Amino acid sequence: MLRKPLSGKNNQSLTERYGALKNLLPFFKIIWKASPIMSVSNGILRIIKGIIPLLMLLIARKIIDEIVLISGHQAEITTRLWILVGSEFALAILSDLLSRAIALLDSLLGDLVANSTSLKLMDHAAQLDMNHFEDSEFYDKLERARRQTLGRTVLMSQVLSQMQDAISLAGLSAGLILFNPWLILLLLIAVIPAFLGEAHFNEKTYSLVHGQTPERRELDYIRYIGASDETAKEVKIFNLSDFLKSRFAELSSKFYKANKALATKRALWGGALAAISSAGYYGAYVFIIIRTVNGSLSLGDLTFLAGSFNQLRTLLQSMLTRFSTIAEGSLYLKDLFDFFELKPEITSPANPRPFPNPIQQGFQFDNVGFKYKHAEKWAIRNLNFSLNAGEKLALVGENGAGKTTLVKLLSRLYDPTEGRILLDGFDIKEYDVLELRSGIGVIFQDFVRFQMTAGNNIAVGRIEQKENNYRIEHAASKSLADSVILKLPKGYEQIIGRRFAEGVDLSGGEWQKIALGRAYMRDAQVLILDEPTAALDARAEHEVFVRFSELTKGKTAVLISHRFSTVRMADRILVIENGQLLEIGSHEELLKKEGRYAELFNLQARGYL
Ligand SMILES: Nc1ncnc2c1ncn2[C@@H]1O[C@H](COP(=O)(O)OP(=O)(O)OP(=O)(O)O)[C@@H](O)[C@H]1O
Repeated sequence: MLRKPLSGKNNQSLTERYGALKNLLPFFKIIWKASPIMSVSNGILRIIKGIIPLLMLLIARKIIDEIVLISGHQAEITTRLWILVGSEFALAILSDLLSRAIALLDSLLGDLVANSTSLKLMDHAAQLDMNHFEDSEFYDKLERARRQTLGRTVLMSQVLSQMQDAISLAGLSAGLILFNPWLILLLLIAVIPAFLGEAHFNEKTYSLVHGQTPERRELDYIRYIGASDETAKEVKIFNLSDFLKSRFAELSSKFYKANKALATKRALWGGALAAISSAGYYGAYVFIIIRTVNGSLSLGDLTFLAGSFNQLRTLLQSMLTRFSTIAEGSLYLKDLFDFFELKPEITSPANPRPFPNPIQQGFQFDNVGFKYKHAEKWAIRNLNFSLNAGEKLALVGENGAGKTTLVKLLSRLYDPTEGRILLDGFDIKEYDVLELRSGIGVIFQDFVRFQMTAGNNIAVGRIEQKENNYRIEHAASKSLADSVILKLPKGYEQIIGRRFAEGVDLSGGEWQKIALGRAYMRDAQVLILDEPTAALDARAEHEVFVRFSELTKGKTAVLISHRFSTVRMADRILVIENGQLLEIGSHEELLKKEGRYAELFNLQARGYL
C-alpha cells in the first residue's frame, strides 16, 4: 500500500510537453481507420463552418452602411437590404445546421474510435507476458491508457475544432490587418497572458494526475474490496469495514488537498489574467470608437471591426487554451502508445517446428533454473529430469517448493532463466507457442471462476468448440460437473457466480468439478492438473480417480497433489524441495528408499498430514 506522499511527478519539460504533439499523427491514423467517410465529411463540414463568421460580419457591415445610407434619404427598405438580411439569415441557419451535423459526426466517430481502441488494448494486453502482469508499473500504464478512452474522443473534436477555428481566424485577421495592423498587437496582448496561465496550469494538472496513478489504483482497489461479492464474506467476518474506510478517507483527503490547492491557484490566476485580456479588448474598442467619431470610419466599419476584434479575441483565446489542452491530451496519448510499445518476449520463432502429434519421446528438463522478475531467490534451480511420452508423473513438495512454477515453465507462461526444456529433443522455444499451449491442458489450483454460463465455464477448456454441446456435456459428465449443472435452474445456460443478475453461486467443490470438466473438454496430449481434487469430498474424489486413468489414457500427465492417495496413482513421483529435485521414482521405489517421500507418506498414512 501507499508509502510515499502524493507529490505527483515532476513537471514535464516544454519539449516533452509539445514533443508529445507528434502522437497526434498516429492518433489521426486510428480515427481515419475507424471511418474514412466520417473523417472526410467532418473535415469538409468544418471548413465550411470556419468561413461563416467572416462572411456574416462582412454582411453585417454592409447592412449597417446600407441602413445609414437609406435613413438619410428615403424611408423605404431597399431590395439590396432585403437580400443582405436574407443572406445573413440563411448563413445563420446554415451555421446552426453545420454545428449539429459536426456534433453528430464527432460523437459517432468518437464512439467508433473509443471502441476500436478498447479492442486494441484488450488484444495487446492478451499478447503480453505473465511478467508484465506482475509488474506494478505495467498496471499504471494500462490504467492510464484505459482511463483516457473517453478523453481521447474529446481530444479528437478538439483538434478538429482547432483546425476549424484556424480557418475562421485566418479570415478575420486578414480583415483586421487590412484596416489597421496595430489592432493585431492589441489582440495579442489580450490573449497571450491568459494562454500562458492556462498552459502552466494544464501542465501542473497533468503532472499531478500522472503522479497519482498508483494511489488512484489503490483507491479503486479499496472501493472494490469494500463492496464486492468476492470479499464481502471476509470483510464482515473480520470487520474490516472501518479499516478500509479509514484508508479510503486518508487517501481521498490527500487527493482533495492536492487538487484543491491547484484549483484555487488556477482560479485566482485565471481571474487576474482575464482582466488583462479584457483591458486589451477595451483598448482596441476605444480606439475604434474614436476613429468612428472622427469620421475616419463608417458605422458599418465600426460594427465589422468591433465584431471581428471580439470574435478574434474569443477565437484566439479558445484556440490557445485548447492548444495546451491538446498538448496535455497528447501526453495521455503517449501513455496509450507507450502501452502499445510493450512487446512480449515469449513469442514463436519465425519458422516454428511442427508440434509432434503424437509426442514421441516427451519432455526433458535440462538444468532448468528460474527466477521470478524482481525476486531474489531462485524458484527452481538445476532441475534435470524427463517426463516421458505417455507417462503419469506426480509432483510432490511442500508449499512454495516450485511445483506450479515448473508447470508454468512447461506451458511457456515463462521461459527458464537458465537451462532449457526440450520436447522430442528440441527446445520448446522452437515450436509455435500457441500450438504448444494448445497441446497442453493445464487446470491450475487457482482456476478462474468465470461469471458466465455453466456451459461456457466448461467450454473455456477448448473455446473454439463452445457450440459443441455434445462435447461440453460429455466433459461435464466425466468430471462429475453434470450432476451440479443439472440442479441449476437453467442448467447449462445458467450464469454461475454472484456478480450478475440471476447468477447462482456454487460451492468450492462444485466449482472444482466444473474446472475439471475443462480438462476433459480440452482433451490435449499433455494434461496437467494442479491440485485437482483439493476441494472435493471423499466420495467425489474417489469417483474422480476412478475416471482419472480414463482421462489420462494414452496421454502424458502431470499431477500436483498433497494427497498421497492421488499421488500413488502416478507412474513416477518427483519430490521437489526448495526448487530442486530431491527424489524421483515409483511409489514403491521411493517407499523402499526411505527418504523424504517415504517420511511424508507415512506421516499422512498415520493421519498427521
Ligand atoms: N509470481 C511470482 N512472483 C514472485 N515469486 C513467486 C511468484 N509465484 C511464485 N513465487 C515464488 O516461487 C516459489 C515457488 O512457488 P510455486 O507456486 O511454484 O510453489 P508450489 O510448490 O506450487 O507451492 P504450493 O504447494 O503452495 O502451491 C515460492 O517461493 C513462491 O513464493
